[in-house]
Amino acid sequence: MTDATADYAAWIGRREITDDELALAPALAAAATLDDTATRFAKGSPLPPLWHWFYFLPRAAQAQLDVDGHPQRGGFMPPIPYPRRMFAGARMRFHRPLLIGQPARREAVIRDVRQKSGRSGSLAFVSVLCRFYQDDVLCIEEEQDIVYREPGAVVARPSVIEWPPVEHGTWSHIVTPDPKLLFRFSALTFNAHRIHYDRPYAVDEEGYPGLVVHGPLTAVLLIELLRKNSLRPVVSFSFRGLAPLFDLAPFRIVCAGEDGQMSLEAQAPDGVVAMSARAELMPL
Ligand SMILES: C/C(=C\C(=O)SCCNC(=O)CCNC(=O)[C@H](O)C(C)(C)COP(=O)(O)OP(=O)(O)OC[C@H]1O[C@@H](n2cnc3c(N)ncnc32)[C@H](O)[C@@H]1OP(=O)(O)O)C(=O)O
Repeated sequence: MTDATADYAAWIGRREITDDELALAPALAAAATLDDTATRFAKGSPLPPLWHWFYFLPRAAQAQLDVDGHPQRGGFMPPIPYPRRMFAGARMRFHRPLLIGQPARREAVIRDVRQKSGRSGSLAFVSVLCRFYQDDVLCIEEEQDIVYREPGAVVARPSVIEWPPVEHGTWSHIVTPDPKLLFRFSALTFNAHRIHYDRPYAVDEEGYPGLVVHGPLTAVLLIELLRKNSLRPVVSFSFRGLAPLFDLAPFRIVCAGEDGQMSLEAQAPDGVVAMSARAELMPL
């Protein structure tokens, strides 16, 4: 296995600062996309957890986009040669909610670039630490894992099973990841990655059986399930994408736990756990 990360030590510590005004419009668009018709968002309202992903959007010019739709590597992200980019997971702590209608800052730094060998082939993980500030106060700390993969085997279309009934006390919801939802999420996050909206590209170039559900969308849906069922603020949240989800069939999200320690999952149509997550709620 050649080490695709060997030459990227110089990228570790590379920083990117993005300022944003946290306008009301993206929060209203996110609420519409997530079918939240109950919350009345206004200037000064706290942003729900993970909704900071709808701000601080990428600003690469069109001419700087690569064939996959992401900004060309070699700027902030290292020029890893593996072509298949995926969002692998993240860990975060929420110290204080960001408020709509007020300026805020995102400071991102490349923490690590690491080569691994997985069942799917060679993998290069880039971890990016993001800190979010408002009024110079640290509000959110987040570490994201972005993975780059070699071209591998074509991914088979998942079979569809009947999920077992959820246990008493478990919150659950069936999600239909149709192209309308995927398109709106790509638009909310200004993410031009073609695997999420360009079916011929996703299938013929990247070997997926359909459009790929954004990892951040699945994570947002998981934490929204929690927000709809509990008034307790989330203190920390972590998730790992274990298998891709596609727009080919509904998937199920579930959340259960006690004493404020919650376990969450996205279950693929074939029953495989596609995303596993944990959340810690503020003590009562
Ligand atoms: C936005 C956006 C892009 C997207 O949203 S893409 C769609 C969302 N993401 C996914 O669907 C990813 C789903 N996960 C996978 O497909 C596989 O887990 C993955 C990442 C291809 C790895 O599978 P493998 O079977 O090849 O890996 P192994 O299980 O054998 O593990 C090998 C080592 O890698 C570590 N590892 C595996 N998965 C993760 C993960 N999610 N996060 C962090 N680390 C991971 C694993 O621990 C092994 O490490 P060792 O140290 O034990 O060797 C956009 O582009 O912006």
